[in-house]
Amino acid sequence: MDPGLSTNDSENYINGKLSLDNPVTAKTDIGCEELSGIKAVDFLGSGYTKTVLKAALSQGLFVALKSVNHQGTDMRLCMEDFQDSQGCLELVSFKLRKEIVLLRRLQHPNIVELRGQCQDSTLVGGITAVLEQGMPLQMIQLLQSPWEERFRVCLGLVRLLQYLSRSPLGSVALLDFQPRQFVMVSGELKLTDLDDASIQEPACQEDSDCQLQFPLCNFTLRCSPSRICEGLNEMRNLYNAYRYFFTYLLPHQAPPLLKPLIHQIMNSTGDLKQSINETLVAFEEVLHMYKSGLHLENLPPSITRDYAVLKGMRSVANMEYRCWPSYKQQGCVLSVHSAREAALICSSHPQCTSFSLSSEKTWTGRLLASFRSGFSHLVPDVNSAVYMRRVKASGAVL
Ligand SMILES: Nc1ncnc2c1ncn2[C@@H]1O[C@H](COP(=O)(O)OP(=O)(O)OP(=O)(O)O)[C@@H](O)[C@H]1O
Repeated sequence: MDPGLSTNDSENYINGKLSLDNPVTAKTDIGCEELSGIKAVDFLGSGYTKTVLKAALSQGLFVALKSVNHQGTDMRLCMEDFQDSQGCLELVSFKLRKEIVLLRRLQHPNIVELRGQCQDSTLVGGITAVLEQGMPLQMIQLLQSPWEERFRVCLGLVRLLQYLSRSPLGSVALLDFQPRQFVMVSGELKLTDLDDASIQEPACQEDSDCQLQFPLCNFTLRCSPSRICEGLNEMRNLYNAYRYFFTYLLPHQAPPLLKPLIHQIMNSTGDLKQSINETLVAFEEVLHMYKSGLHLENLPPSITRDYAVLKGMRSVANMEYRCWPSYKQQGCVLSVHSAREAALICSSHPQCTSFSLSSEKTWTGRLLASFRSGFSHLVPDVNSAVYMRRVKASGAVL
């Protein structure tokens, strides 16, 4: 767990809600009337074109309000050229309008939800998009999170790119593909910046017209008989996903028996050898193996024999120790498929003398296990079981 997260964040994380779940059911079709009742406003982020504020509507519903960034680069450059503030606002707000149109047409669990809009009639171009609220993506925080959470982000991205490759608008390319175009909502990656999306695939005469250029490598795609660089948008997105997300998030600390599959995914996306459909199949296979514990088949069943089990009990006044990457900042909480996997982990930590399993689960359905170096007593808890490492006659733990 990221040491920078607060206890509340940690708890939300474990419940599969790393960011801010709205306290009431999401409301769509929010308009100017609802926005006039805004209670508190925080800054969430800004870029060249837009600025995003957090607002609490009545009933404690939080939303993100996106509007033109008056101090942004787009406005500044326009003002330098035309010195016309109303005209520039109108021009720049065109990008936000495009984004709203795209958000209406492109709906997917990994695209931020448009909850409404408000066109302020007193101001030309003064349009506000009302969006589901997330947390700006922080790569450093993600890099410190458990592999399971990092895999979730990559899987969400692949599912999104598969949808974009066959969207109702055709194959959509994200021309400005960067981590900052995404936010996190309840542990799930969501695309928020769509103003640079393109649904055109370039026309071509020959294959050499279908070049994809990246700083470290180039790819040449086929010019189709209909004289279109077919699949160029899909491949552009996939390679960007590889270079901005997979390389950082996927291989590091992957479960050992899933490493060959992950390695294959890295190779095929890094060389653009597979389509997004094939990539998604590979990701879903990893997910299936991970969820079902198939990658743990070789664990010796006897490993739990070194532990005495107390079902229906929970330990209190615990002596916690820290491990990495833990789901809780104070202590060692890791996801496991079974008591057997937890026993294997405990036996590999010199400080560990016991662990407990409760009904808390991660997004994949794996159990959360708390590892400890001791505790003072036990209390009844039907949802919990405590496993204590047996002590050898010599006094050493097994
Ligand atoms: N729904 C949201 N919830 C929380 N934060 C958000 C949301 N949407 C956007 N943000 C934050 O606001 C920032 C600016 O939004 P956006 O990327 O749409 O603006 P932009 O001007 O197009 O940015 P850029 O210059 O990077 O293209 C994002 O980087 C993100 O951190």
